[in-house]
Amino acid sequence: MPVARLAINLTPAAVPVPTGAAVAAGTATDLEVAGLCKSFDRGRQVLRDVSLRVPKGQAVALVGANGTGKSTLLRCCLRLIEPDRGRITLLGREVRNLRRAALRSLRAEVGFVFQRHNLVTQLSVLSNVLHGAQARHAGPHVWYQTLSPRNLREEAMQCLEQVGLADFAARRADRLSGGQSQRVAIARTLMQRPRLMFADEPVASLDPVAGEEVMELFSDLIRRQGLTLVFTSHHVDHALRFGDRVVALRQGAIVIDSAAAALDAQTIRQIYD
Ligand SMILES: Nc1ncnc2c1ncn2[C@@H]1O[C@H](COP(=O)(O)OP(=O)(O)OP(=O)(O)O)[C@@H](O)[C@H]1O
Repeated sequence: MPVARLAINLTPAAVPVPTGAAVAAGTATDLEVAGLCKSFDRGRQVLRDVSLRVPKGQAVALVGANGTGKSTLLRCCLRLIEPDRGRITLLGREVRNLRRAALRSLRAEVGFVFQRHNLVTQLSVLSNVLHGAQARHAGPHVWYQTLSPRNLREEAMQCLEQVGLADFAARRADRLSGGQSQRVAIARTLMQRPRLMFADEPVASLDPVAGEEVMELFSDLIRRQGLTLVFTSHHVDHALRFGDRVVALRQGAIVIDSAAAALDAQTIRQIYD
């Protein structure tokens, strides 16, 4: 029996608002995935014929049970994982055709926020944020607070202000709470001046209150800058509140693709049955 028809009738054709149709003609596309397939060891298929078009400025929430392929999809889009089949066009470039240098330059235009913030803990908050500019500026020391050019330091301070942590610039990164660390990671990503953002369970390691605050801040920053966002989440309410659109994966296939406003939590929860 096809996966999408198991317990619920959530085939792509059955969704309330097919977003492909809802996208206004002429809207620029930031990400387009067509027929993407990926298998890992022993031929186990993790992504099955995934197709998705994300217009500029849209926030897409990617939901699905553990192991349904959400992270794999994001990683394939940047070729951090090599897809087996399918086409990926990211910011106008055919990702699978890019050579190493071109791929590196494309990755620099995409901010990626992970569940784990991966700050350099023995460095200051400001140095960590400066790190985000590394892809734009040659030279190994650009991210050392004392060696970086003044304009970069000012920009990093502005990024810290945007996440409400300007007063923490001189503090060592290992003296921050989990929520503060994730804010610094977001500031570092802003320093990259990304054109598009991926976020893989950005608040999964935070307590509910900190998670809520960070997600609200993140979503607000993304919207104010008009950035496109694709984020994964296990919080159904976050998907509905912070996504313009919800895409649900089940066993590697898209089973819901709908405007968030046309969905309710109960419909989404069915994919976890
Ligand atoms: N590099 C890899 N090698 C082998 N198997 C992998 C690899 N990466 C992911 N997988 C497998 O692919 C499947 C999908 O993993 P993925 O991390 O994409 O799921 P997910 O939907 O993001 O899950 P979660 O919600 O738990 O983060 C899992 O079964 C996982 O074990």
